[in-house]
Amino acid sequence: MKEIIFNSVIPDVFSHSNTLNSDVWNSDVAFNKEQLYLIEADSGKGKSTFCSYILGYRRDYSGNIKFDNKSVREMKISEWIDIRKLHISYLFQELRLFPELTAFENVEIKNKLTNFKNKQQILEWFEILGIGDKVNSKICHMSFGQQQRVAMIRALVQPFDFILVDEPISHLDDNNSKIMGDIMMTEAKAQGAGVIVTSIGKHMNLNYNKVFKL
Ligand SMILES: Nc1ncnc2c1ncn2[C@@H]1O[C@H](COP(=O)(O)OP(=O)(O)OP(=O)(O)O)[C@@H](O)[C@H]1O
Repeated sequence: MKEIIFNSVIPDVFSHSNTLNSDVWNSDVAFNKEQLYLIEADSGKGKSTFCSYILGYRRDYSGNIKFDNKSVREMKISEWIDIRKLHISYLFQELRLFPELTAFENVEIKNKLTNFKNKQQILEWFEILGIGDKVNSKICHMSFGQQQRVAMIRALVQPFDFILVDEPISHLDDNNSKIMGDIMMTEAKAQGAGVIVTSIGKHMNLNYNKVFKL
């Protein structure tokens, strides 16, 4: 997949809004591989909604979303499985980690789908992100900022053409935000992938190709 295209997409929840003043909603926008995008918006403007549409979790919108030339509305469940496993990685704002599994198990369960990374690489990321001592801790015993770092590692253990990260550093200090951004960009570059970061204000300090206001 080379391109994600939004054509005149309007979430149903905003369909009666007279104040929709957005670079994305009701516009024609293309996201390309190897490019880095920031989507900025105030709370409730639809950052998570935007991600849910791309991942196929929701389709309560008018307009069209296409992956290259294919409309996502035509896609079958088996195609969505492939998209999520091999083409688009996603870091959920609310993380959606398994609380009763350890940090490492949460990553491993994803990695086992494609065996994309080896254990050494995964453990190295835990160390670099300053949570090397938490590898065998249950997620429910970790702080939210520590969990965000686990969720980023989990998002990186799969092949992808695009990675979407929904407010990934909301609970991180500047140093850990930078480390997380570096790891993500190194992996995205290695895969030739496009990166879409959403932000409510505090955002990863990266060299964005394009900034959209939602
Ligand atoms: N599953 C859903 N179905 C229909 N509407 C939804 C759904 N989830 C959220 N909405 C609505 O869509 C709008 C945007 O919500 P969304 O969660 O995408 O915002 P957000 O920009 O991510 O906000 P925040 O930064 O506060 O998390 C809100 O008006 C919300 O009520």
